[in-house]
Amino acid sequence: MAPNPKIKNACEAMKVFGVSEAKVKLVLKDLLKAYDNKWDFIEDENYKVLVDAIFDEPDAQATDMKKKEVKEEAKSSLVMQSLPLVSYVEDELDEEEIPLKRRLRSKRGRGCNNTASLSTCSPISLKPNKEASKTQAEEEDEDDDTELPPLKRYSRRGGGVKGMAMTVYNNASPSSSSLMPMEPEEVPPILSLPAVPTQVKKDSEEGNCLAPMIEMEKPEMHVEEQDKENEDILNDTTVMVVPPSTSEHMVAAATSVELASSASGEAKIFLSFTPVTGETTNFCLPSMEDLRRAMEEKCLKSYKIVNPEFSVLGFMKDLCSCYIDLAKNSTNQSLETETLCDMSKVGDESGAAGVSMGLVVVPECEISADGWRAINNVKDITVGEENVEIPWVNEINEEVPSHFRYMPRSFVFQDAPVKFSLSSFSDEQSCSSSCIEDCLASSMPCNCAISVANRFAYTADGVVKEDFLEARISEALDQRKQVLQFCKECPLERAKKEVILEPCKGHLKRKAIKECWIKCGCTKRCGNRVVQRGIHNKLQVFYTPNGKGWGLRTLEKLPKGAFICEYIGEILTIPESYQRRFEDKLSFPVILDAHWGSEEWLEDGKALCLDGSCYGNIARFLNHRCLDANLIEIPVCVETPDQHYYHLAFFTTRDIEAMEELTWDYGIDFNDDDSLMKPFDCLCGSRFCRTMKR
Ligand SMILES: C[S@@+](CC[C@H](N)C(=O)[O-])C[C@H]1O[C@@H](n2cnc3c(N)ncnc32)[C@H](O)[C@@H]1O
Repeated sequence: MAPNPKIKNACEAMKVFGVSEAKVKLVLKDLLKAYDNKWDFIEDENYKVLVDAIFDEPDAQATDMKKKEVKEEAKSSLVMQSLPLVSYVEDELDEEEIPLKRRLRSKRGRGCNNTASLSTCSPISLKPNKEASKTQAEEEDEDDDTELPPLKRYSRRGGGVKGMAMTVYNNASPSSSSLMPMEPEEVPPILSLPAVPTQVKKDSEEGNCLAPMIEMEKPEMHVEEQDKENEDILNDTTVMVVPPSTSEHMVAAATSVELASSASGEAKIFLSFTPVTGETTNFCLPSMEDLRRAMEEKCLKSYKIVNPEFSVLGFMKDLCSCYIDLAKNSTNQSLETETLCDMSKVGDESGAAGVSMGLVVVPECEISADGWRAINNVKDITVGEENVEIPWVNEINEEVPSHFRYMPRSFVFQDAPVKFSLSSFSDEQSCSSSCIEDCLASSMPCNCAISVANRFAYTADGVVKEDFLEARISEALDQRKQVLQFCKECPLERAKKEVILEPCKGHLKRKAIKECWIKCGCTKRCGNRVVQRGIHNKLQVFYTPNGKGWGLRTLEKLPKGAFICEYIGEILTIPESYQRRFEDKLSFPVILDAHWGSEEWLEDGKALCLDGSCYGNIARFLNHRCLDANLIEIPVCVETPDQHYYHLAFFTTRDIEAMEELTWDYGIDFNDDDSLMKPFDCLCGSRFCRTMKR
């Protein structure tokens, strides 16, 4: 019998896929049966149905086998029914749902890469089978590991502790006497991970240790909700406090932390406290709001990037030490039997405090020595050189600040002839004879009161006087108010080493503030010493979300005229600075030209600038904003009356809100590609942006 041409054509068509005739015929047989011998359906779209049937077959078989395996496994597990693990649920799902669920599971694993990733990110049943939940946790961990190389696990806000409820108990006893290694059976759990409903436990029996207990509840978190939840750490956290029966307790210190897991599948952290012999104190329970703030202060704000040694145990230990500190220090807190406090309501009153909790994930293998140094300085980029700690944070990506050495004062790089000598100040230039403590409080203006028509530039509150500040701001904004001075031969033009020198472009004459100094009779607390007393506001280096790289912001409200910081860097001559430019080295030069053009001839050696790129302070993170910046730079003379070198101090041009980025107008000429400061594509966002005009 001649072969059926339709079968022959089908076999021919499948040949290109390497499918044997026998196989095609086998599948065709089933298809013809299924489609009632209607060849049209089979031939449609180049045998699409046939192709699907041939290639889906092994998958379908495998799925069936997998289903069978899973069912077998399920039967052998006593508690399987109560485990909402994806693999167990699959056999109840439509086939289309399975891949989706798998995706969800791996996504869930990815989202939980922080400290408590193993337990807190797993969907946990009421009474999980230990082995089964371990398997799932391991599985999720594996997912995790395939997504990320060995990590410094810097969690984004909320990370793995999202959606937990926390119950804090205190069973402190006045009879504490020694450090007790606690047996899991003897003390109530401190951290309990299974998702049991949170309940308040009453004071436990008398013990000889102080053991605040924290129980965490982990409701099942759906991946769809995770992003939203990542926005609000602890928002849905409820904290309950059961106070001890008496307020008299031994002073204690958290001394050991142990982790144990019980047969019921609960993980427990036990904290032990040692009493300080002979010392008693009024031990009052802190409110949960105070505790949360103290914890935030201690870790969430300061550990923006979690230290490689970070551990949940350490975290819990911190929590307990905060708890005890607060308890010891509070004398007037009421000891109500139960304080219920919704964490979502206590987060953000401090403005800055609540907003910035972002942590970043940095793959370990990509961190250089400089990166490590930066990470170590996450709590304080000033490495202890300033009065205040200035942390850095990156909520945008995995970058860490590039390496530089922090200096609280400028130093000569090499050639700049700057001398800080006592002899450089004459007696007439200091207030040695007349002043005693605070020159601002004196009825007669002293020798140093030369900043503004024989008056001091600062108010008693330490801000720049309104009239002086306004004059500086309007000079910067309004060209008609600017006095430009022109050099006969400008050091900037000379340094370009071009055959024909361009004429001087002019230098803005700037009025300086004169501060009292060591040679003066007043004290360091004198109101005419602001810049030299250094940074005192809460600031933060942060990664800007709009492409400008790192920036500096304030964590608190600032009044108009407040001193922020000065621009610190290497003191370079202009030729030295241009040399760096020619060599294409990173440099952030700021020219000290407030008095250029006032003398006949300015030597190259005396034309100076500050470069904060390699050695500098936090001012090196200040970004540029055209015209309406919230900071203005004002020259300040402190230890040298030599006009060629002065301090450049930044003051606020208006009241500034917490979390606002601090900016100043670099005065950069975006059209001059040869200028000392390399022009960049300005992203300042100001409606007066000079590059937009260009
Ligand atoms: C003194 S640094 C400021 C800190 C810098 N953003 C960083 O990440 O280290 C100056 C450099 O920051 C960048 N920058 C500052 N202001 C900018 C702006 N308005 N738009 C774009 N980039 C800016 C430019 O690359 C400039 O050379």
